[in-house]
Parts: sequence; C-alpha cells; structure tokens
Amino acid sequence: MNIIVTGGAGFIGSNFIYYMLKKHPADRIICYDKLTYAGNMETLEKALTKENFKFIRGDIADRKAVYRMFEMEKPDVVVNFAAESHVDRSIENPEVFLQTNVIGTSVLLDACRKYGIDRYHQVSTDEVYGDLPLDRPDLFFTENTNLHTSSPYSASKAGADLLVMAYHRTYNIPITISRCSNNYGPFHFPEKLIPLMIINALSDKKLPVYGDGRNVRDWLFVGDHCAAIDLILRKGRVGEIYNIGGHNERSNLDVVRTILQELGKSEDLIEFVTDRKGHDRRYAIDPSKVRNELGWEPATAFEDGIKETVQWYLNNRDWWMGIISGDYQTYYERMYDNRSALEFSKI
Ligand SMILES: Cc1cn([C@H]2C[C@H](O)[C@@H](COP(=O)(O)OP(=O)(O)O[C@H]3O[C@H](CO)[C@@H](O)[C@H](O)[C@H]3O)O2)c(=O)[nH]c1=O
Repeated sequence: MNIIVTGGAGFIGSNFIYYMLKKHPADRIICYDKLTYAGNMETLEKALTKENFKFIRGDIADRKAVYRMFEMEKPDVVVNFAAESHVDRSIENPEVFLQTNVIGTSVLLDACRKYGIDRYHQVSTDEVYGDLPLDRPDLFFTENTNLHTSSPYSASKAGADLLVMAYHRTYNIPITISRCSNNYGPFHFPEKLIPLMIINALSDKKLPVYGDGRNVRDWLFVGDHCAAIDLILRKGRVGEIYNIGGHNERSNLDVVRTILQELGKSEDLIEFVTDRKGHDRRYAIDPSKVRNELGWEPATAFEDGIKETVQWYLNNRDWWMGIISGDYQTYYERMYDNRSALEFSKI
C-alpha cells in the first residue's frame, strides 16, 4: 500500500510512521508535513534512512501542492494527522486552526474525490464531545455522544469530522474517523502538559498547573493509539467513527505529582496559575466499540508509560533543547508570564 501520512513530523504522526515502518515493512509511507513550529525533521531522522519512506514538505490547505502529491504518489490510503492541535494557542488565535483543520481537511477530501482512494482516515479527538462533570464518574463519551465543543480548536476538529462524514455520504468517499483521548510518549511537543512538566522540573522551573488542577484527562500511550489506527485501517468499517481510550483517567495534579516523583523533585515546584478559558473539566472515553469490533486493547499501563516517557526526555535532551531554545521560548514567556499565580492553600 502507498500510505500518505499528513502531519507526520508532529507527535502522533511521527509515532505512527515509526509504528507502520516496523509493523508493515512492505508498505510505502509518504509523510506530507508543513513543518510548522510543532513539526521537526530531527523527529524523522531514523525514518529518512528507510527506502520505503519519503518526506514531502507541504501544507494540506495548499490545493495545488496536494493535487500534485496525489498525482505523483498515487496513494491507496491517506491518514490525516495534520492539525493545529494546541488548545491554548487556539484561544489566542483561532484563524490558523480553521485554515488548517477545516480547509486543509476539505482539500484532502477533494483530492480523494478527484483521484480516488481506498481509505481516507481522519484522526480526530475526544474534545469534539465537550466535557463531562467531575461528579458523574459513571458517564463516558461514546460514538453517539453529541458534539459539544468548548474551544476554537475542538470546534475546528468537529467541523472537520462533519465534513468527512458529509463527503462519505455525498461522494461515497470510503472514510473512517478515530476520536482519541490525550496521548503521551516520545516526541510530544513541550507545550503540552506532560512534556512541559518534565522539562520544567528538570531545570527546577515552576510547573504551572491551571486552575485547581482537578481537571481530568484520560491518558493513553501514543503507541497504543497508533496500533488502534492501524487496526481501523485494516479491519474498521467504512463510514464509522471509533473512540479510542484506555480508561486511564487522572487529574492534572496527579499526573504532575507522578512526574515529580519519577524525577525525585519537590512538589514545591508546583504553581497554580490562572485557569484556561472555557477549560473542559473531564474527558473519559468508552472504548467498547474499538475493543469489541476490532479486538484492540491498550498494551501500556500508565505507570510504565510515564516511566518510559520521562526516560525518553532524559535521553533525548538534544531534541527538546533545540525546540525550547528557538521561537518556542517567546511563546512560553507570553503564555506563562501573563498567568498569575493563584493561592490554593487547601489543595
Ligand atoms: C499546558 C498546560 C496544560 N494544563 C492542563 C490543561 C488540561 O486540563 C491538561 C492537558 O493539557 P494539554 O496538554 O494542553 O492537552 P489538552 O488541552 O487536554 O488537549 C490534548 O488532548 C486532546 C485529546 O483529548 C487533543 O485533541 C489535543 O490536541 C491535545 O493538545 O493540562 C496545565 O494545567 N498547565 C499547562 O501548562
């Protein structure tokens, strides 16, 4: 199979490329990535040594470039990871989220319509369902939960999902969609909770926890997400949505404390800061469909995955040092200098 992986220089996309190169060496992988601030060629260094891997720099919203790529590469499958993904950035500047996540998706779908495709897979998010209350641990997102978005990011991803479903119904494009919970693991960009906390703790900087730190996320090791997408591509039913999550709900504060413990650092580094606007309280996925239909199970327990992740950041300082010494530093200062410390004496 010729598989185009868009956004393959980012966190989940690059992990997926490595997963596929190992698991299906007979397939050809073409990574199409714009190399925004969150994409990184160092991440793909090992993939670039493989004969069945090719990198093309380009924007999914650039129609001419996308059509040219389809003409050259003749893909059988497209897996769309390309997205602006950071909620805080979408609150600052929604426009680029609409451009990449909505317009970019529509261009890819148009290319599939024009040139034909065996499968278009949209990598989506549990954030399209909005949030669940903390006092109802019995509630979970299923594939039938209504879309109810909170941030410009999640609204743009929900818009893209609706387009994908519409292209399936109107033009009969063979699509699948996956909606996954929070991922963690190697190559996670250090603006996100887990890598940010690891990196700050390593340099004894404050760890900024938004609000009261009780918001809950359902954490999944990135390799388990990749395995689920691979299964959906091979065995999933066309036109279907699959939720992916490992029933691993943790409050942000718990996650941060676990990281501090792993690194042998003091909890005094934690600083509660101004909350994220529209901050979703709890995400929790019901993964029954992907389990029952496709036999998927997460293979990595959080306790092991977080150890492995912390170790990865300790072993790969050059990778993240390169990132935090560039433009990222300006973002970090803007983001965190504007948040004031909160007093939570009883937390
Ligand atoms: C960066 C940062 C985050 N947080 C909080 C906000 C959230 O409750 C939690 C996780 O934040 P983030 O790492 O930004 O991830 P979150 O907003 O949940 O979204 C992630 O997970 C989603 C899937 O649920 C993906 O669709 C998004 O692309 C991905 O960014 O930690 C802090 O308390 N302090 C921080 O400095």
